[in-house]
Amino acid sequence: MTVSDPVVEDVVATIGRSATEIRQGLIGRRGTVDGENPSGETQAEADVWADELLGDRLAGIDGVGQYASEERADVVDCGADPADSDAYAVAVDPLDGSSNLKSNNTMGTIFGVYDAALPARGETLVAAGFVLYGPITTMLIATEETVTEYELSGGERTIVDRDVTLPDEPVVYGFGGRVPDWPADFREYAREIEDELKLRYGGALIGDVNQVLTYGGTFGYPALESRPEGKLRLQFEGNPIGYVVERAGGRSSNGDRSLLAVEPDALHDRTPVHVGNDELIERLEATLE
Ligand SMILES: O=P(O)(O)OC[C@H]1O[C@](O)(COP(=O)(O)O)[C@@H](O)[C@@H]1O
Ligand SMILES: [Mg+2]
Ligand SMILES: [Mg+2]
Repeated sequence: MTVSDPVVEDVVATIGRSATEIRQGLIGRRGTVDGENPSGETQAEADVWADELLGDRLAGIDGVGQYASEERADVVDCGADPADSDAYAVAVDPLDGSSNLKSNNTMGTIFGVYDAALPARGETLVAAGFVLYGPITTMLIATEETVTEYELSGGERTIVDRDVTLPDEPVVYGFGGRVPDWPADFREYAREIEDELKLRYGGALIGDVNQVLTYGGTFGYPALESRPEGKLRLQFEGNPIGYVVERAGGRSSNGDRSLLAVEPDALHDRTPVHVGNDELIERLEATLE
């Protein structure tokens, strides 16, 4: 990774150190709380706890002007103005795929460092990435220059891949939502993909996208008949994941254009999310036209 900016380096180092603690703190926090998050979803005890932990740590960094999370309604102002050249806004999905806590399956933490006040276009990201709580805790950090994969242990980051690149030959796919709820044009595209690739769907965006980054292929959570705006959140999920996949040599799309080009209306906006090899995303956009 070449994050030359000390604030961005501090943000990613803080998330890396916190991740070991978050993973450990999942024990005993697999239940749900009474409240709902701003997207109207049931919150796990661990969602609320991880958000508080990350909020406390990230908001305390000099140069972090805003902290925002999938789990809180409003942006937290932390002093600096993200419009200033040396200040940033950090948006996180503290636990992505937290419904997998119940079945003890993969989950993650997603982050995006925006050089703009939130909500912002993904084109203003200067770094983004995720921690994956798999059998091994790994962290992917994408910057303008490259995507680097680390293993995390005891708060230390060890590089395992200096240049994460999407393999040329697609192998796996995963699509969210129920098939009868998919619009007819997406169903047509999905039928083709099912014939060509192998299904891998684990119910956590991070785990599913990491399979695509590892083997090549595509992940999609499409617009649904019942929810044309899709399920995933642009600021906390779509933009950071789109940034990672694009920097790794692939493409992202909301069905029409790069996720990074989507203009947000509100902090918790949802969006259809598609990422993967160029050719597959091009075909998707052509089918949905
Ligand atoms: O349960 P479904 O409909 O397959 O949805 C799975 C999707 O929802 C999510 O769990 C939503 O993220 P959160 O757990 O952060 O709310 C994604 O990680 C995943 O891709
Ligand atoms: Mg999520
Ligand atoms: Mg979440």
